[in-house]
Amino acid sequence: MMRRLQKIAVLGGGAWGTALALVAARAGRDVLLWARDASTVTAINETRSNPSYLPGVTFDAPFQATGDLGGAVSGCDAILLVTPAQTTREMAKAISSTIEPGTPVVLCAKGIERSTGALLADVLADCLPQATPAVLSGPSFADDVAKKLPTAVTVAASQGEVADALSAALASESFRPYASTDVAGVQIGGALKNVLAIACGAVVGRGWGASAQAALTARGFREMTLLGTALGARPDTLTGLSGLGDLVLTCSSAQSRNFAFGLALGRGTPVKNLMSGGKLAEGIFTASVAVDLGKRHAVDLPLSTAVDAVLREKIDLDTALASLMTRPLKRETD
Ligand SMILES: NC(=O)C1=CN([C@@H]2O[C@H](COP(=O)(O)OP(=O)(O)OC[C@H]3O[C@@H](n4cnc5c(N)ncnc54)[C@H](OP(=O)(O)O)[C@@H]3O)[C@@H](O)[C@H]2O)C=CC1
Ligand SMILES: O=C(CO)COP(=O)(O)O
Repeated sequence: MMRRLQKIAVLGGGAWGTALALVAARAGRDVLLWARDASTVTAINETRSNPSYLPGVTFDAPFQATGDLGGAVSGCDAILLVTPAQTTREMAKAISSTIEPGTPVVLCAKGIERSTGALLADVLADCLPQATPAVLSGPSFADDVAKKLPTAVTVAASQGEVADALSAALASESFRPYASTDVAGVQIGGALKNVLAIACGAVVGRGWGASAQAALTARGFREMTLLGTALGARPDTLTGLSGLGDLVLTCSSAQSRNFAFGLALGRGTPVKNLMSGGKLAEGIFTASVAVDLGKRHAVDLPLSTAVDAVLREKIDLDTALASLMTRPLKRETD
């Protein structure tokens, strides 16, 4: 049995980092959040809020913030890494000299490293081998979690007792983690649903109807299952919270930044306008790497390929739809 994880460092002062710091504080943990932005640190410490990322939310449980990364990590029992997926390698390197061997590092971003095609746990294994990698993913909007609305997620680590200890450290009456040992599966579900959420948003924005949205969600789940199992995911993980659960959430709600990105695209905003600034939509970065992984593993991913081609401005949405609808007919499960 692992000892209780009491001292939690949360790295990342955005919407999800702040919401997860609140989750851990509500569960009775001692929480220190690191943010690179000094005004975020000040706001959290002085106003118990993060108006830039969680406007209108006042914290109902206590935690502190700091701009000192080494100080946040030093002596902690577990780290929640909650910066964007593409920053995982630089963050892992930045804490490599401070982290105690064996400390669980929980990957909370949803993505795949674009430059290598590596899952984020493999990035950690590469540049932070002394850490114990874990993943937290599932249907959970930061705003809902921060407002204490009921949420369930999956927490995975290859050693079951680590997943159990992390779940126990974060659980409260409004936040229910389910433990898993399928680290790959939990990561893949969370990463791929963002690409499919962009597609669903575009379908809704273009006015193609609820039937198309449902078809896309179901066929998107098929893509997630085919690529996921090729990458080592267990099928029952993909039908769980971090796969189907998160896919359903983000493919149906404009509260999702990925869905909202697609919605704006479907309504006619040019890709280049959407790409310049705006809110983080991880699916933008995952689309191309998903397509590459599909090719590498001989898995056909028509929807992700269409999203990638639209984002690269190689085709427009109408052409993407036409090519998807006129593909050679096939058996549903082929
Ligand atoms: N928001 C949500 O509902 C959920 C988000 N997630 C995932 O969590 C991850 C983070 O998302 P979220 O918190 O919402 O994003 P936000 O855009 O709200 O915040 C991003 C945070 O990361 C910081 N940041 C960006 N780049 C770096 C860097 N190079 N080094 C250090 N810090 C950096 C930003 O700092 P600064 O303010 O200085 O720019 C900011 O504090 C994503 O992968 C997302 O998919 C998962 C579940 C739910
Ligand atoms: O992952 C999320 C909910 O589970 C958040 O989705 P977005 O990043 O699309 O807002």
